Amino acid sequence: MATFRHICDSVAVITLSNPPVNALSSALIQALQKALGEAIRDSAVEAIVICGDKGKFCAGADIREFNKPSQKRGPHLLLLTDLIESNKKPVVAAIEGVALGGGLELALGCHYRVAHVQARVGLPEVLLGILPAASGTQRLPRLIGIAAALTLITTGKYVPAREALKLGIVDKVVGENTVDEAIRLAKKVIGQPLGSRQLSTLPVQCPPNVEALLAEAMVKVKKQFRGAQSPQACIEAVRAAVHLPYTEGIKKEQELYQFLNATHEPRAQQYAFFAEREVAKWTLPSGASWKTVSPQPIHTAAVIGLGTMGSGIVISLAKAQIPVIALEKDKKQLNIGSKAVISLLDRETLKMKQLGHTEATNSLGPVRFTLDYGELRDVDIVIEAVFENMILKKEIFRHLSGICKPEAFLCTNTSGLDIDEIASVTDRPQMIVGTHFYAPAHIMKLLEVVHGRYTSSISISTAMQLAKNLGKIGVLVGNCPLFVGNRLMVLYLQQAIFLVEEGNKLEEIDQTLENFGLAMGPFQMMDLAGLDTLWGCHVEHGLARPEQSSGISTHHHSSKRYSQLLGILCEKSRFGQKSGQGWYKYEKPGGRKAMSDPWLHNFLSEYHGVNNFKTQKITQEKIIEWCLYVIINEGFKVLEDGMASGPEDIDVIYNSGYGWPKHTGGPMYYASLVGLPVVLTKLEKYYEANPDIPGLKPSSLLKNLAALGNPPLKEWRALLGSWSSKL
Ligand SMILES: CC/C=C\C=C\CC(=O)SCCNC(=O)CCNC(=O)[C@H](O)C(C)(C)COP(=O)(O)OP(=O)(O)OC[C@H]1O[C@@H](n2cnc3c(N)ncnc32)[C@H](O)[C@@H]1OP(=O)(O)O
Repeated sequence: MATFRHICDSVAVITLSNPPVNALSSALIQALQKALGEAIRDSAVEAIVICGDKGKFCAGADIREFNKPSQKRGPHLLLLTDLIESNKKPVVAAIEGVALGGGLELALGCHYRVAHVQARVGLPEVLLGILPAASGTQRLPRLIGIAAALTLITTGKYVPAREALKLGIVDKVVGENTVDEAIRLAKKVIGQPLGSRQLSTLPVQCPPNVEALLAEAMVKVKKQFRGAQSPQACIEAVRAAVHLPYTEGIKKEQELYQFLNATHEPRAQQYAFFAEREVAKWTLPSGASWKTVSPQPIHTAAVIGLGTMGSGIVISLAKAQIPVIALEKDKKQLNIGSKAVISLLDRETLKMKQLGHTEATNSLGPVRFTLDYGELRDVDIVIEAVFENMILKKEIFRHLSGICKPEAFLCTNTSGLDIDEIASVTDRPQMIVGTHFYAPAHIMKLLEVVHGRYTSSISISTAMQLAKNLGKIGVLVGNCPLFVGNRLMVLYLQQAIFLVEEGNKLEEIDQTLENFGLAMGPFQMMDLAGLDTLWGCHVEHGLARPEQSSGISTHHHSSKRYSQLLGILCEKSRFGQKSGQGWYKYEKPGGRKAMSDPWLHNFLSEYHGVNNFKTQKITQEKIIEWCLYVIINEGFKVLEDGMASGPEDIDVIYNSGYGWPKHTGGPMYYASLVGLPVVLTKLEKYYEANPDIPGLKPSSLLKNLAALGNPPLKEWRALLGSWSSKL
């Protein structure tokens, strides 16, 4: 791992080399510093090009080194960017692949930037709980203005080369030979004045409404990243660029970085970053793993059912350039479904065009619509996405067994039905996989890949690879009722409903959990998902009884507490957003803006009286414990049952599928932040007072770990050898 220097006429080429992504480890920075020094001192060298090995410029700081004490991290990149910028020889960055974080900051220190057309640049530090602290918050606004810099720095967005050119981040975009083009440019500018290319010396171009712009950005990030501090610190750093000279701005950038680094957020976000990559490295108890089992190629696919889920899955496949056959059961449904798919395809095409893809129409895979199962004969994979009904799904899979080629994988998009029961009616149970997509399926990143009892390792490998090809994060889970995500979620929603039964305001519960950082409170989430869907799910999984009793709720069954409220609201045609009324009211059916509903409040106070519920008003702190600790507790039970292979899987599921705030790492990481003994004590207390709520009964795994103190999450697995995956 080193940089090397190579003289090409009068130009020195310095190559960053630290596979796989040329991350700036301390060793690499040191080597870069040395090579730069040599090039600057060498009188034969008149210009310098910096590029990255193997078609990747640089993915930024080496995140694995973030926990190293700072004195052991070697020279700071900031000093290097100043050295590059202030030296008299022109320096050109040749950007292939990515220039992210410290990688882009390094390029901003250079006098010119040439990018390959497929390269992406960005400052994603905010997504790691920090800010660009090697001058990114000071140089970028000087280059592209306050508004664009604010967007990039506070979202962490990766910008494709053509957009980067329009913004002025790069000077030239080329289709090939990026390094050669950079060398040509370097030669051309030898001897030219560099003043206007030294970003730190330039004034920041401020629009007259700059304060309003900063205030608007603050409102936006407070909403988008609720409870997280790094986006706000990013804005403060950009504010410093507006008001202070460069060197003072840098001081402020450093101060804000130190402040963030002292919080738990960077560690939590960095854990979440690696957890996302860890879940791709699946292993089965048989020893088969991502390393040993190759996926089968998927050249063609079919999707059955073109409702909301099916349409989204078709788009996902088309975006991955996989030709799809989309099948519906009758003409009417096919007509509705194909219109929905075509309109989504048009929207995706437009988005791609806006991102600078000129061949956008060719970059989506073709979609063919049909009513004829016979057309599915030769596809490599079928994803069934009809509604949650076991009888219907079995009928479809029986049919597919007789039609599809023997090598075809058959997947069911279900949010919790038994995969083994579906597999049992087919001629190829080893090729049946659960693929639980999240709505909207063409946007949401998460895919739960469900391993049934008979599913082969090749089927798992293929489904996990498909997730990757679709740009999703596949997480392998076991075939338990509701799988992992929803198994935890139903208990959480039930806890929230119990609070309402006890006289607490649903708006306050939602607000408290949103302030904690969840993308949406539980009642808004229920309205979005559909109360009828949730009610069906509660009944099916024994969390409620199917029958109603005209508003009077019998709220115990087999000594377990349950709530009939969802069913009662459904009886009153309050299904959530789709009907315009649920826990909230909406401006119209399908409306999005949740408004408090006086009718519901009257109804709830009557319901409370008639049912004689105890009144228990609780504080915000207790709302968080009461609702979130059941998620954590059930997470431990999932691990005990071997339905997920590690806490990282649960955290990734929650971060990417349920709007859990990443700056707390995920529910299991959050438990370790709070302290396992604290979580356990609270659960014990709540369970003692509510022995009719099994979700509060502490898991044995939690008890075992808490008995060891608060061991770091990465040690849980080793500490509890007996806990073994049954995936
Ligand atoms: C030096 C101090 C001064 C300044 C400080 C600046 C702050 C920063 O720069 S923070 C880092 C900012 N950069 C990022 O956030 C980039 C994160 N990486 C990515 O977005 C992606 O990994 C990718 C570079 C776009 C590549 O994506 P893909 O091709 O899908 O591969 P992955 O599976 O994601 O990654 C492959 C492999 O590389 C590891 N990795 C990626 N980035 C880093 C990094 N910055 N540091 C260390 N390691 C990195 C990743 O974990 C994977 O490792 P495996 O072991 O193979 O799982």
